Amino acid sequence: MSPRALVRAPSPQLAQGLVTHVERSDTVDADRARTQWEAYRSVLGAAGFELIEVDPAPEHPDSVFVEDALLTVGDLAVVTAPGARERRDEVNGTRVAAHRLGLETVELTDGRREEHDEPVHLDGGDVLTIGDTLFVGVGGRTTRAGADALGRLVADVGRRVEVVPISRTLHLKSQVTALPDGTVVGYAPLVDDASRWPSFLEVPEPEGAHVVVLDERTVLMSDAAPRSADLFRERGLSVVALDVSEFVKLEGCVTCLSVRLHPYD
Ligand SMILES: CN(C)C(=N)NCCC[C@H](N)C(=O)O
Repeated sequence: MSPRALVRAPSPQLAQGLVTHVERSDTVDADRARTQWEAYRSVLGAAGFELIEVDPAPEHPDSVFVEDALLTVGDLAVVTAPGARERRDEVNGTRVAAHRLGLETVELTDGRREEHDEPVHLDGGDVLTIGDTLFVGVGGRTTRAGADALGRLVADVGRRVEVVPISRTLHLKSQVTALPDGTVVGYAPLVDDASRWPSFLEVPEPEGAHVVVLDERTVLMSDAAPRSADLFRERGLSVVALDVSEFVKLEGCVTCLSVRLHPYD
């Protein structure tokens, strides 16, 4: 079966999306964002992904960052519990999409609070999967209680959660992602603790930290990191580079724009 990817069209209100660690830009162009998103879709399609569209949510400026609202672990779909109040209703659409796909769908939270009376929050952007381990960034949008709740859900399907404290970026995957062989890549000034990764490759540009694995030999990344792309090519990888500048202005990156259902994520 070919890999599948969920995507969600950008809202015309994208410019009103949240920003936390970057200055708000007054140059976000929703039409340009739409063109960039269509190019992103085309790359996934050309790479063999079957594209599944989550119903658009124009009333939610950040809904294009669909990765935060649904997580898949094998055939299990986890409806997330976004840490930002403004983004919580985005899961209504991703839940419907997961059901339509016929995935076993579980909810991360039913509103219960966990130990220490901490709310259960988890954004998909905080979950980096390498092999059987889900590394979960805690300290930004995701709470420790959210990571623990995810750990309980995925234990049933043979996966484990490892908590990664973060403070320098919005999400864990804003600071690190992984190449097909599991090497973690990151831009050192934005990585909280590079030494915690057994295999870490420092990249020379912030956007070089974000890759989407298209297959065992190919990664998708921003075209704003040409020197990082060269590093990946030196390791034998093919690179597809795209302009995602409008999403970067809202603290997004290539990973946030899809939920991939394949063995690499
Ligand atoms: C890995 N990353 C960065 C993500 N998965 N999501 C980005 C969300 C950006 C949005 N403006 C927000 O602040 O929520």
